[in-house]
Amino acid sequence: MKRYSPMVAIDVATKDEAISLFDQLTVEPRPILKLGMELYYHFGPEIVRAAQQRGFKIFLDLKLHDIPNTVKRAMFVLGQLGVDFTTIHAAGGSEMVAAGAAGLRAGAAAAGLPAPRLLAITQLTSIDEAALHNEQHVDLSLVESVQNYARLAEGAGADGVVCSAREVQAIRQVTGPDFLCVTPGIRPQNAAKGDQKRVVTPRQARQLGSNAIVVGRPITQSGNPVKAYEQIEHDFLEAED
Ligand SMILES: O=c1ccn([C@@H]2O[C@H](COP(=O)(O)O)[C@@H](O)[C@H]2O)c(=O)[nH]1
Repeated sequence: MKRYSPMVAIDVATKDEAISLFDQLTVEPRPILKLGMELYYHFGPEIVRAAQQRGFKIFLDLKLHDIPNTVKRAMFVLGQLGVDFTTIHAAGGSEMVAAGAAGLRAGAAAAGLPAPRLLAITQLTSIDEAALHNEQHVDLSLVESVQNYARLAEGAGADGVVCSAREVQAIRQVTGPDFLCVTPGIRPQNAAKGDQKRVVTPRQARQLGSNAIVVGRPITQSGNPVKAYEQIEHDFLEAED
């Protein structure tokens, strides 16, 4: 099974903070850097290039969710950035995910680049059963809802999903062997959960079969981001069970 280096979510407000983290995280194996809405809305492709120039693979996590035509056109633009992963909301429906996948691949082809992997958000890891039932009024259990979105996403041409590691085994029952499960909601033992609800440790994520973990605050807000990253990387990729 394909397993990637941890993906570090660089959720910071300023370019200086971002560049400082990029420069600190030039370790081996290299993390994949996850750049999200906060940095991209401020700095656009410039911040992507700054990370790429330092040799990082990029997960551009913008979670597109709109009508199919709008998503297709936006994904065409993202496909030209040379990023390695990007995201779309499965809740937008199969037609939207298929349009996004087509736009992304066409954009990459137009730029002569390999197509980024398209990951569909299932249920955000900040959602628990209570929110699913009481706010979204979904009658399925959380794991059934995630399975449903994974099936939809694969059928519409996504390369994988974003989910909690708690749902990976259920997703594997309904998707093909190469379908990726990328899992945020990662917290080392005793770390603060913050707004995350469906959390696991890096070691549990490996045991549950995640292809990649996404970790933000436990690394970026630690006193020593490199040490925090290396411990998490060891626990996810190397530690004995
Ligand atoms: O369901 C989801 C989808 C995306 N995320 C993103 O992952 C990181 C997690 O950061 P932490 O600081 O480790 O909580 C963040 O950028 C989210 O936007 C997610 O958490 N859950």
